[in-house]
Amino acid sequence: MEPASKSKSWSIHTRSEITCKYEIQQRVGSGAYSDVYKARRLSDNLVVALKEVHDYQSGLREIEALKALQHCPNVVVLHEYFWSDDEDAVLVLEFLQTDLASVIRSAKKEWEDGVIRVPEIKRWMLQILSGVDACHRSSIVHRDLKPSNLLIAADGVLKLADFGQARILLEPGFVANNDDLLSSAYEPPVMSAPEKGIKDDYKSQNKEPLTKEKYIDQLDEIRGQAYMYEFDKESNLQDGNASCLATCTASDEEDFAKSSYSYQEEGDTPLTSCVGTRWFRAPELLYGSTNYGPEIDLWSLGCIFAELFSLKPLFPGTSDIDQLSRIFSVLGNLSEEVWPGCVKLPDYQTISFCKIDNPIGLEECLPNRSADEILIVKKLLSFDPANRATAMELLHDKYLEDSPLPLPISELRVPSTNSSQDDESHGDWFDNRDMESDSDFDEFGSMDVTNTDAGFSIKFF
Ligand SMILES: Nc1ncnc2c1ncn2[C@@H]1O[C@H](COP(=O)(O)OP(=O)(O)OP(=O)(O)O)[C@@H](O)[C@H]1O
Repeated sequence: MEPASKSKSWSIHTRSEITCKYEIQQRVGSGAYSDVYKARRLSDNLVVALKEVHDYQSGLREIEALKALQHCPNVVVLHEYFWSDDEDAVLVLEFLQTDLASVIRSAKKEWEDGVIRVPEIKRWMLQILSGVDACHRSSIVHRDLKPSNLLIAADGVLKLADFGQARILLEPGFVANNDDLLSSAYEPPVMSAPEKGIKDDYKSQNKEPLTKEKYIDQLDEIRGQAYMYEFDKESNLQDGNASCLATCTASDEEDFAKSSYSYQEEGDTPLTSCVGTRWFRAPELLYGSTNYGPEIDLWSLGCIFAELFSLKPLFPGTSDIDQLSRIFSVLGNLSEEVWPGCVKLPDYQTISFCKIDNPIGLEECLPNRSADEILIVKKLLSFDPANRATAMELLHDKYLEDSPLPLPISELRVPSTNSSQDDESHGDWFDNRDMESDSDFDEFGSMDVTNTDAGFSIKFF
């Protein structure tokens, strides 16, 4: 926990341990907890991003999660970090010029064809799935997946970023001690992840057409990496440290993301339901669950994939209640029929919604998309978290094996700016950043409040 009495320097510019190694250039972004600067490493002119994290827990989580994930080519590279008890954490990250939100925006507003083509969508999906699979196999739940947190390098390699809300799940009985968390010396990755993780025949120089055989080989390689991660997993957990107070019972290593989790609320860092940006937040979180697992990331993926298909956010809720209403109007009501046990969600009895007799359906929200495309979104947007497809299951999905094949990374269209530099999209994402408001009651229609044995019940019309 952050000692309240500790003083902090007012700016990264006054930190001599940083300025003696990096020339800090302009600020390129800021989030709920951070400011991000472009900088040049003086020793070799490498361009990097310096992320100054103003929140102690968030800095701790991000460093721990990134340290555990440096083997994955689809996770942002952490070159080094500066950490002390009385200063903000500063992470030295590879610099990534754009993000998936900008790809969506460019497709909508700038590209002549006005779409992200299917082979492009498939390549973005493969990269996202590979990153999410690595997280889940390393026992890490990202908890804030959204297009603007999927950063993209100039060469088209997509990287999961912003692990400030991530949790590392611990094995049962392991109790994390915050003092140990950052004690071990950090060995930065030897080479940058794109070179390490992507086979030569897959890289930009190669202009040979991608044959089905070659592509299936690549796919097998991505799937195979997941099994390699298993070797790292044990050390991650032990090293593991981790700020997480969750326990995980993995009954089946092969199906890690479907294992059952139980989260303990211990000390002063309980799990919170207020994670993730609202539009991508899973229903169990919106209903106040504090006992959730990696499946919350899979819901977010469903929303992201739907947005790749339609170029529009699927559930752009203006409040948490509105968020649930939108989900129900498309998928139908949440009931024991679709998720046995849902009545036990903390806020289930408190909030009730009108019965939706004819839900709109995903088909209507994703017009002109193929049955396989709609199915892939459906597999993720299951109310029952146990029924959501895992990242690894989707890497085996027929959709990714069928023609048209994914575009080679080098042929992806990559915008030159990111969503936070773009004024128009900034508005959308800005509305999304109020992490404090977990149960806002504004901006929705009429309601009826009745007293019940448990307190009160609110019905929305
Ligand atoms: N490695 C990077 N390279 C280039 N720009 C980056 C990098 N990391 C972050 N940024 C920029 O800084 C912005 C804020 O970073 P980030 O999302 O990690 O911070 P945050 O405080 O955790 O944000 P949020 O409020 O979305 O949770 C990003 O939207 C992006 O524009």
